[in-house]
Amino acid sequence: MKLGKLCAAAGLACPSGEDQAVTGFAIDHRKVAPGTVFGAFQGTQVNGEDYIAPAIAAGAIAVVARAEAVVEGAAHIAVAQPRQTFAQLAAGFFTPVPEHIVAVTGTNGKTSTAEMTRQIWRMAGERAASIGTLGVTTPDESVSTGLTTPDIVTFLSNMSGLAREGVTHVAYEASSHGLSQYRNEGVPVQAAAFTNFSRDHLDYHTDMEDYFTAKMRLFGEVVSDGATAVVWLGETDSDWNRRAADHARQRGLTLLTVGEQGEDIRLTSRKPTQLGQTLTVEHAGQQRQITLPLIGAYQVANALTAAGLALATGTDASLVWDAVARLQPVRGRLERAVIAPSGAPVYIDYAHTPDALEAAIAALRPHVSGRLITVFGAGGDRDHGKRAPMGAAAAGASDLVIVTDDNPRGEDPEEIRRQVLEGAAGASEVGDRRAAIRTAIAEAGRDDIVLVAGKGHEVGQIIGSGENMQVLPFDDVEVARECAAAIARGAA
Ligand SMILES: CC(=O)N[C@H]1[C@@H](OP(=O)(O)OP(=O)(O)OC[C@H]2O[C@@H](n3ccc(=O)[nH]c3=O)[C@H](O)[C@@H]2O)O[C@H](CO)[C@@H](O)[C@@H]1O[C@H](C)C(=O)N[C@@H](C)C(=O)N[C@H](CCC(=O)O)C(=O)O
Ligand SMILES: Nc1ncnc2c1ncn2[C@@H]1O[C@H](COP(=O)(O)OP(=O)(O)OP(=O)(O)O)[C@@H](O)[C@H]1O
Ligand SMILES: N[C@H](CCC[C@H](N)C(=O)O)C(=O)O
Ligand SMILES: [Mg+2]
Repeated sequence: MKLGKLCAAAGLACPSGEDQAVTGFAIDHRKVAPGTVFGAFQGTQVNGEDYIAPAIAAGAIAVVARAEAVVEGAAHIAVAQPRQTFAQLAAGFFTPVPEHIVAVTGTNGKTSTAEMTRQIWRMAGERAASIGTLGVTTPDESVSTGLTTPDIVTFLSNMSGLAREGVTHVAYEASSHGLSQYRNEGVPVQAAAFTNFSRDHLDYHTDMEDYFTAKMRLFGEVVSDGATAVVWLGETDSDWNRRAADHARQRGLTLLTVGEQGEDIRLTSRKPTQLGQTLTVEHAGQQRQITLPLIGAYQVANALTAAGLALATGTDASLVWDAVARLQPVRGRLERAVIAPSGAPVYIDYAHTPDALEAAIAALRPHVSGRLITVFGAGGDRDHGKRAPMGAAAAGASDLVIVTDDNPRGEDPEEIRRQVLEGAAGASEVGDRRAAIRTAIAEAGRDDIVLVAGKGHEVGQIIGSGENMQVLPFDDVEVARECAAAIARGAA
C-alpha cells in the first residue's frame, strides 16, 4: 500500500514519499524493517523521538512525530497528537477488521464483561473473539499479549488477523492507560460499555477526574457516530455512572442502561441459590426469569452488561437470554480452586482495588456460615494510595485477613505490606504468598471460606524491575490445590 493513499485515507497531507510502499508500522525502533512507518512517542520512561534516527537507518520511510522532532531522510508527518494520528494511519493498513466490534471500560469488570460478551455471541452461533487481560481469545485458542490493552500495532494487527480467520464479532477491553495512549482505536466500534468507576491507577492519572476523563474518551471519541453506549446503573447510585450516561447522550449515542436502575435491561430481583442466582429481568416489555450459573452480584452486573452489548450488535434477544443462563465462569474471577480437607472451599479472585475486594467478599458472604478468611496483597510500582483502602475493605468485611505479597516488582515487599496493613486493623502478615495461602487453608474450618485475591488468572509473581525483573511461576489455583493436598497428607 502506498504512503500517499494511507495519508489520504486518514485525512492527512503527505509531506513527501507519496509513492513509497508501506510494509508495516512500528512504535519501537527495534521493530522497524524497510518500508515501515515509525511512530515516535514521548513515553513515561523514554522519549521515542530519540530513536527516530536509528528507525530511519533501519528503513523507516515515514515518521509520525511532533513538529519539534527532528526527522531527516524520511517523510515527517508532523502532528500535535502523534499517537492518535499514528493509530488513524495504521488503521488504513490493517484491514479488513471484524464487522461487529464492541469495547468495555470501567475500573473493574472489563475482562469479565468482554469475555461474557464473547461467550454470548459464540452460543448464539457467531464466530467471536475477545481481546483483554486474558489475551486474545478466539474460537480456537487463547494467546496472552502481556497487557490488558496491547500496543496499537499489536491491537490493529490482531483485529485484521481475526477478520482473516473469519471472526465477525470482537469485544475488547479498553483500559484507561490504553485510552489515554490511543492504544485501542482506529476501528469502527459499534457499541461500548461502562461498568463502574472507583479508585485505581492514581500513580498514572493525576486524580479521579483525570482518570475519568481518560475513560470517557471511549464514548467521546473512540466509538463510531451513532454507536450504542451500554451503561450499568446499579442499586446504589453512582454519580460516575450517571455522568458516563450524560457523556453518551451529549455525543448523541444510543443509550442502553442496565441494572436495578436501568431503563432498557432492568434487574428487578436477584436471589442467590447454592450454585448461582435467580434473576428477574425486564427487557423490551417482557419479564424473564434467568438462572445465572455464577455467584456474586458483581457477575450479574457484568453478565447483564454483556447482554446489552450483544443486543446492541443485533444478536437476537432470545438467543442472548438463553446464553446468559449458560455462561461459564471467567478464569480467576471467583474461581473455586479446591475444597480444603476441612471442607472449606477456597476461591481465587482478581480483586486488586478496594471496590473489587468489597465486591468479591460480598459475593462470597451469603455462602459462609462460619468465617470468611481473606488472603491478599497489593502490587508494587502501582498506585500506593489504594493500599490502605484495600486493607480497610478486606478487614472491614472479612473475619480474618492475611496480608501477603502480590507482584512487588521494583519495591520493597515489606514496605508494600506495611502500607496495606495501615488500613487493615487486626490483620496478620505472611509475606511469602504460598505460606500465606497454606496458613489460611490450614486455619479454615468446615464452615469457613477462603478467598485468595489479587492474582486471579496470573501465573507469575513479578519480583524486581527493569533488567532485574524476574517472573517466578506462581498460580494461586495450583498453589491452593498443592497446599490443600499437603495439609491432607499431614505435611508441614
Ligand atoms: C505506563 C504505561 O502504560 N506504559 C506503556 C506505554 O509505554 P510508554 O509510551 O510510556 O513507553 P516508553 O517505554 O516510555 O517509550 C516511549 C516510546 O519509545 C519507544 N522506544 C523505547 C525504547 C527503545 O529502545 N526504542 C523505542 O522505540 C517505545 O516503543 C515507546 O513508543 O506503552 C508501551 C507500548 O504500548 C507499553 O508497553 C507500556 O506498558 C508498560 C510496560 C506497563 O506496565 N503498562 C501497564 C501500567 C498498563 O498499561 N496497564 C494497563 C491497565 C491495567 C488494567 O487493566 O487495569 C493495560 O492496558 O495493560
Ligand atoms: N462489576 C463489578 N463491580 C465490582 N467489582 C467487580 C466487578 N466485576 C469484577 N469485579 C472485581 O474486579 C476483579 C477484576 O475483574 P475483571 O478482571 O473483570 O476486571 P478488569 O476491569 O478487567 O480489571 P483490570 O483493570 O485489571 O483489567 C474481579 O475479580 C472482582 O473482584
Ligand atoms: N492490570 C492491573 C493488574 C493488577 C494485578 C495485581 N496482581 C498487581 O500486580 O497489582 C494493573 O496492572 O494494575
Ligand atoms: Mg482486565
